[in-house]
Amino acid sequence: MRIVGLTGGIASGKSTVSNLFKAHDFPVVDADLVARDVLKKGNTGWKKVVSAFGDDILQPDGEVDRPKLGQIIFSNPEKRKLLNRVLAPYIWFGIVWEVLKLWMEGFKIIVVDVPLLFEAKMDKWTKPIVLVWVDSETQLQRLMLRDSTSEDDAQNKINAQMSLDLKKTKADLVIDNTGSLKDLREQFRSILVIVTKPLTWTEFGFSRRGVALFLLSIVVGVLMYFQSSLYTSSL
Ligand SMILES: CC(C)(COP(=O)(O)OP(=O)(O)OC[C@H]1O[C@@H](n2cnc3c(N)ncnc32)[C@H](O)[C@@H]1O)[C@@H](O)C(=O)NCCC(=O)NCCS
Ligand SMILES: Nc1ncnc2c1ncn2[C@@H]1O[C@H](COP(=O)(O)OP(=O)(O)OP(=O)(O)O)[C@@H](O)[C@H]1O
Repeated sequence: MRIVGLTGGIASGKSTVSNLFKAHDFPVVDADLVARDVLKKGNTGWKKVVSAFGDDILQPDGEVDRPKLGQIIFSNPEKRKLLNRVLAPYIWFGIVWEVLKLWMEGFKIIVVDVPLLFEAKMDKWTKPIVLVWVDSETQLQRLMLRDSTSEDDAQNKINAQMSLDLKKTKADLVIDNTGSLKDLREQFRSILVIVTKPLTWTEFGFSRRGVALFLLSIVVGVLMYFQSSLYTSSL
């Protein structure tokens, strides 16, 4: 099995690239969706966050007021670390669970879209790592436009993440999304060629078929062993 890591910075274009993967029938695990689920009213992540941040972060219906929690964590590094510490194990487990389900369905190539792939040290589980890079001015403008936020709020969110230039040095493949969507689609085509290369032996070994073959060969080996010992004892 090949787990392709898709990462980038806030509003760098990960969802846009993830939609291109989906359009080519790749299964995509979206860490933001997993994190949303973890934070739903009544779930363990929700309980932990409420006990760490208090009832003030809740809406009248009991759900987390996401923009309010966002305001708190993006302007205060200590609170952000606290939220990350509280939620990280549940998000990690949620991603692994989603990958496992897709593995059981027999998918050989799975894309995981994780904005904080490097920050959360999940990069060691994915290969290759595709980074959606964008220059800082374009990133700021796109974030302000998409979320209708002030420059200060947008910059706080950008500053809360590892810089895209540093991420660039750690990634295997880089998509420069500073240009048009047409440019992006062209780069995506070259990425697709690399991502869909035949599986290495190790990747095959971890695929559902690889594991099934391994188990089958053990069963056959054991049967042959017993058959040959029965044969020699009957002589
Ligand atoms: C703070 C929350 C409630 C704000 O919710 P909101 O709906 O406004 O934003 P959304 O979830 O769509 O996130 C948008 C983007 O913010 C960035 N982001 C989210 N959390 C963090 C964080 N802890 N540190 C840095 N950047 C973050 C990511 O790039 C993400 O794609 C939410 O982002 C959250 O629960 N964050 C903690 C969980 C987390 O770490 N998520 C990232 C998954 S790896
Ligand atoms: N090449 C492009 N040209 C113009 N606009 C773009 C381009 N790529 C993405 N966008 C726009 O920029 C915004 C951010 O893109 P997108 O939502 O894909 O980023 P993201 O990395 O998934 O963000 P987040 O981290 O918040 O989930 C969106 O409004 C999207 O439509």
